Amino acid sequence: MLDNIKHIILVLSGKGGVGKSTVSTQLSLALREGGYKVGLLDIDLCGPSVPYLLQLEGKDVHQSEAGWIPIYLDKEQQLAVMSIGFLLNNRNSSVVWRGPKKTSMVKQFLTDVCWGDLDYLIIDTPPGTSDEHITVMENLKEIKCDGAVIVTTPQQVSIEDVRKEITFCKKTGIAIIGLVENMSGFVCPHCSDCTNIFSKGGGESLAEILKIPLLGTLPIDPKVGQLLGKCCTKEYPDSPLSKEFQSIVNKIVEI
Ligand SMILES: Nc1ncnc2c1ncn2[C@@H]1O[C@H](COP(=O)(O)OP(=O)(O)OP(=O)(O)O)[C@@H](O)[C@H]1O
Repeated sequence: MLDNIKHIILVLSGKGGVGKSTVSTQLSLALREGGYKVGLLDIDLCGPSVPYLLQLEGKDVHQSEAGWIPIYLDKEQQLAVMSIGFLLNNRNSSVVWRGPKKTSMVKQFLTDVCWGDLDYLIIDTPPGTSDEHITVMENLKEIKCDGAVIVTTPQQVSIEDVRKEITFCKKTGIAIIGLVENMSGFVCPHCSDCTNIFSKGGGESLAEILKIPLLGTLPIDPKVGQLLGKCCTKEYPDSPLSKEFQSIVNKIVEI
């Protein structure tokens, strides 16, 4: 039930732990702050962290005759969330969802959720490009998808990692919206100065080499781990992270 969704955006990464779910949730929250009606679909089978990041752990997903009813973050129902984590928690076992069962579950997530009218659906995907993920992503090309945002970090700003993602997108017919380099410097909690702990400019040169847009570079900010359901651009509008994040959101909205 993706018929009444204006824009569908995938969030991808070559590896886990680079901030893909953080970018997915913050993008969803920032779009909601911008007045859009948003859905966030978490199909990260390896570690669905969206329920935790939005403080929705333990919520029960209900099934109606029309399909699954997403969990709403707010009473205005501006942000709808569906995560494989809701089901894994309910069943208290990830083992039953291995292999083909997981794949068919993801297929159902793509077709059987009652999203209603949405301006944006953000899909937080599993990290990497393993066979299972390719199967999952191939199903996505059937839907009208705007493209993928690829999240990376300076440590792994290795051309090969992101190149694999790009090849993967091309293979599955998914356009690339651009690259987000996350954790690309440290913002001091006391003076808000940003120190480049790792190499600087990696994301920029990578985007140039691979001929994809660089959407922005997000610094490490200790406040990120405490956001849990709160939107960084609303909570800390003046922080370097929020300013950069807002600029990324603006670029995504413009496409
Ligand atoms: N810019 C940032 N500054 C500080 N901490 C961050 C930043 N981005 C992400 N983190 C933290 O890094 C950790 C990993 O982030 P996240 O869960 O979003 O990564 P992921 O790529 O989705 O990982 P996985 O694929 O394993 O779920 C989290 O604890 C998150 O709070």
